[in-house]
Amino acid sequence: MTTADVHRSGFACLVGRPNAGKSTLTNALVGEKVAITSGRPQTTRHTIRGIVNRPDAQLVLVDTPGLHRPRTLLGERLNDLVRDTLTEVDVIVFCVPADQKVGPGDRYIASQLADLTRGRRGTPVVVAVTKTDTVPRDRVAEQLLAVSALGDWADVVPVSAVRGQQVDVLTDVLVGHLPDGPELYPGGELTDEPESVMVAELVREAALEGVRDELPHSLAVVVDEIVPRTRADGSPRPAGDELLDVRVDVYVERDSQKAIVIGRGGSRLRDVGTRARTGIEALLGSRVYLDLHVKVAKDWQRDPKQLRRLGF
Ligand SMILES: Nc1nc2c(ncn2[C@@H]2O[C@H](COP(=O)(O)OP(=O)(O)OP(=O)(O)O)[C@@H](O)[C@H]2O)c(=O)[nH]1
Repeated sequence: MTTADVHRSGFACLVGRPNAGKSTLTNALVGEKVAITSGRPQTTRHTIRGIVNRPDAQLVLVDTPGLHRPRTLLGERLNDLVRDTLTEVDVIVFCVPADQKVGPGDRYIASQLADLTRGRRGTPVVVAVTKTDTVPRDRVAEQLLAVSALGDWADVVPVSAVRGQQVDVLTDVLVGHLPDGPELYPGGELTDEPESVMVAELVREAALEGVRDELPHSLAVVVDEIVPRTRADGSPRPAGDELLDVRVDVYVERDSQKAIVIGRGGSRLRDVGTRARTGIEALLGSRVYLDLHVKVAKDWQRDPKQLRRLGF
């Protein structure tokens, strides 16, 4: 990795009405398909859509559950969702397409953002005028004026995600709003790994923390299941109160290693669970009940049958 004098890091979320170009812009900012492997997530409730890695900055793009979904966008929950988002991200990107007149949907979101940022230390809102390749330049200019009149924005940036025009400028502007800080996701790798693999990796990382020397390669993690918790009668829990049951088996080779992982009176395992859960909640975008079981599979590293069972 290249070193830079100052390193910044933080979170951004993209908002805007349906079809505004949020997903396409997310992909253009990140530059490839998204998902994380592991790391030390610093946020809860938000699913990570992508990570922009530069020598001088790491920008984590998060999703607010519901906010990107057309059906709930104008719903009652918007206020709460936006409020939560504002308290947890460093910068908000409000996407307004260049090829459609500013409409009631945009005005509604603008007023919500204004209400919620007013009088606070103020999460900055950057407006991205999207899809600039679809209209003539004078139309872009008009749209820039129209959106500027909608609110008190930190910046307004025209961008074409499809052509890759101005994407770097937007990245620079967003990075400019991040606080100084180290990489939130060390390595910042992106992968298409299924969620269960990433959950296993988060548990493995947490379980190894501080005891790597004692348990270097003797630890395997298998996700048994990830299921939504239901009410006693089997019906889904109410919106906003969802909970995922995540059951995970941690395999070690010897009883002595099991004792290390569990710790005195189970204290260490509780810490491992707490640490891993924070990351899993960020990854899955939901509250999680994490059920960890430590099991001994003798000499699993040397036994092909065991290895297969453990997913190697
Ligand atoms: N020409 C052009 N089309 C774009 C651009 N960005 C997005 N689009 C198109 O606009 C449409 C909507 O883009 P999305 O990125 O799915 O929009 P979204 O805001 O994520 O949509 P929702 O998921 O419905 O909220 C798609 O057909 C995209 O291909 C752009 O920069 N130029």
